[in-house]
Amino acid sequence: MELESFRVGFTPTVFYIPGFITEEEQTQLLNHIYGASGSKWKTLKNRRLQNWGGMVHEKGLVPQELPSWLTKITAKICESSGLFPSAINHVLINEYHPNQGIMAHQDGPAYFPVVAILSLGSPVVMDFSPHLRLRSGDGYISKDQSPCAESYEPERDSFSVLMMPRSLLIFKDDAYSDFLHGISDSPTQCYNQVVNEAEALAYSNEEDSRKDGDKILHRDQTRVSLTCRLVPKVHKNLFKF
Ligand SMILES: O=C(O)CCC(=O)C(=O)O
Ligand SMILES: [Fe+2]
Repeated sequence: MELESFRVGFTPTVFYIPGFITEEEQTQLLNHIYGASGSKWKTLKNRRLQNWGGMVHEKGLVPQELPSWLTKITAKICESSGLFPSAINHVLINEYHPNQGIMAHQDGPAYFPVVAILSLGSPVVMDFSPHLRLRSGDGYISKDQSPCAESYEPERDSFSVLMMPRSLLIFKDDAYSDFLHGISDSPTQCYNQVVNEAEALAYSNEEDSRKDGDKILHRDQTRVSLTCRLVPKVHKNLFKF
């Protein structure tokens, strides 16, 4: 797979791969996810999640072996992207109902700065906005406070990506460290401005639903995502932290 051909947007570090898995693989993954023990789910205020691969601490991972139904997919992601220096060892599975989302955030420092998100179920829009510390014009001058370092304008530099079921979104480097990412908790989302409209819609039977000229996405199903990452530091023994 030539990753370069899947680059989207203006930040050079976002890749969108439509149809990364088949319908059948999607069904199998959902069966495994919903077949997992009920105690595997952790319920948060605005979504549910399953944590696979062990506990992530600031200083590293206390590992737990990934099940083979997950390593099958993480190995495919590693191989086809060529972006991970060693095997993906952590997968977070998030479940969102149509009125649920995830607050704008940055992924923690324990992870290698490449994220691969596999989407299942309902389509959704993910929004990226420059990190506050890098914004110009509101007191946050620039990266490391250095006068010549890069700064971002939220209006100009924010962007969104439409994530269709079975797609893989990869972001790294600048998009990982200089931007926050999040999903609104609205059951309808506007996708006028997404950076990958052509790529996403080519693979979907999403009807073109418009309101006042806006292209509207109706999240009418549950969405499940697999956030696949590498925690480089692995602690075999919790007490050796
Ligand atoms: O569900 C998603 O697509 C995003 C999840 C995410 O950002 C995270 O788990 O850190
Ligand atoms: Fe995240």
